[in-house]
Amino acid sequence: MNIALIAHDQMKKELVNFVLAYKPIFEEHTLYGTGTTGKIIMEKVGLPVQRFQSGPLGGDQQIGAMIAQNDMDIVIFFRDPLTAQPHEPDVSALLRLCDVYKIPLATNIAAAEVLIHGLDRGDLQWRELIDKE
Ligand SMILES: O=C(CO)COP(=O)(O)O
Repeated sequence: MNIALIAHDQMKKELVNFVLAYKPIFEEHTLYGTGTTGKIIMEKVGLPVQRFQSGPLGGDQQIGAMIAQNDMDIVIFFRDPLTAQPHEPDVSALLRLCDVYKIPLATNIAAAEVLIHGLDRGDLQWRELIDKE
C-alpha cells in the first residue's frame, strides 16, 4: 500500500515516534511524505520515503494529486490544531480529497493507531480491489 506521512512542525516528533513504534508494519509498505516530514522520517526512522515539496510549497497538493489518481491508499496527517498555517487552503483541500475518494485518513495519533492495526490485520485490502488507473 502507498502511505502518505505528513506532520506539521509541532507534531513531527510525535509522528517520528509513531512510525518508529510501528516500523515493522511501515517497512512493508511504500511511504510518501511532504518534504520536511519525509526527510526527518528517513533520518530518524531509517525507512525510505518518497518526498514531495514541503507542505507550504505545494507538498500537500502533490499528495492530493496522487489521491485524485487513486495512487494513495492511506493518509496519516498529524495536524497541529493550535497553530495557524499559511497554507491552510492546501491542508483543507487535501483532507477534502480524502473524503471525496474515501481514503482512510488519520489526523491524530489515536486514530492512526487504530488505522495501523487495521492495516496490519488486512482491513484495508479492499483498496486493492479499486481499479488503479
Ligand atoms: O506543512 C505540512 C503539511 O501541511 C508539512 O510540510 P513539511 O513536511 O514540509 O513540514
